[in-house]
Amino acid sequence: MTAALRLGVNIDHVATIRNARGGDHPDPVRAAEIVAAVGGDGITAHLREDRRHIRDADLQRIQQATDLPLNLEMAATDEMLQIALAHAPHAACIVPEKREERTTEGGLDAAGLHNQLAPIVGRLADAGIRVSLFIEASERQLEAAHRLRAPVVEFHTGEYAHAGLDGDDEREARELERIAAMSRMARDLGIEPHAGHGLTYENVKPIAAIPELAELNIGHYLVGEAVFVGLEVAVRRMRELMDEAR
Ligand SMILES: CC(=O)[C@@H](O)[C@H](O)COP(=O)(O)O
Ligand SMILES: NCC(=O)COP(=O)(O)O
Repeated sequence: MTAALRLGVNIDHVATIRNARGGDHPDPVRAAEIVAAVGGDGITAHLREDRRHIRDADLQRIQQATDLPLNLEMAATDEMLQIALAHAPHAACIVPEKREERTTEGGLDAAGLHNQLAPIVGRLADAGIRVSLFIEASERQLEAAHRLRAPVVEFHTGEYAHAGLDGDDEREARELERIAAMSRMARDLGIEPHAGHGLTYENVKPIAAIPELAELNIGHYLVGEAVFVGLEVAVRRMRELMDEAR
């Protein structure tokens, strides 16, 4: 089975640059509009508890500015649950969050946190929000996502990306196989698999070639490339590479 592969563009780091000077520029809403204009399939935004990039007010502005589905990345806290319920994004992706981390370092421990996650997943689902769990590609975590009745999982591709940056071909191949195997297992369980984190022009194709994957979420690299070539060109190039891999 080869599912169509959507590209969700994470615009967090447009807000990181904006926040560096405390003003309004560059506006992540303008980035969302450009993504919509060049045929991106969705917008991803991670409202961190410390609001280091995306802020509460950005969410409504993004939703008003484009018709693209918004995938809100959020920690499993009551504060974030209330925000998600108030904004009713298309999807909510529950991610692990550590205040001091530079970025999301690993997957959500869906297995260990079952009791904390179950009511949050239930409330989001009852509100018609598509729940996704940002997990490591492991059987244990996937089974836990299934028990939680999550319709979607997003596999954290950070280890795969790091292995490539380290030039460790064996580890990279192992990571890729793990993501491919868990994507097959997700489909068998009736869960839609997505993937993201640390994806670049260099490493996206083998991931995009996994036929079961339905969506990739890519942010930091695209915003970095946009500095040189513009966001429009960067998104189009990523889309081309993904299409070539299918
Ligand atoms: C959950 C994830 O992998 C990304 O959305 C990432 O969290 C972007 O935000 P940071 O770069 O602040 O981690
Ligand atoms: N969930 C992953 C994501 O949205 C983007 O991650 P990155 O490309 O910014 O590393």
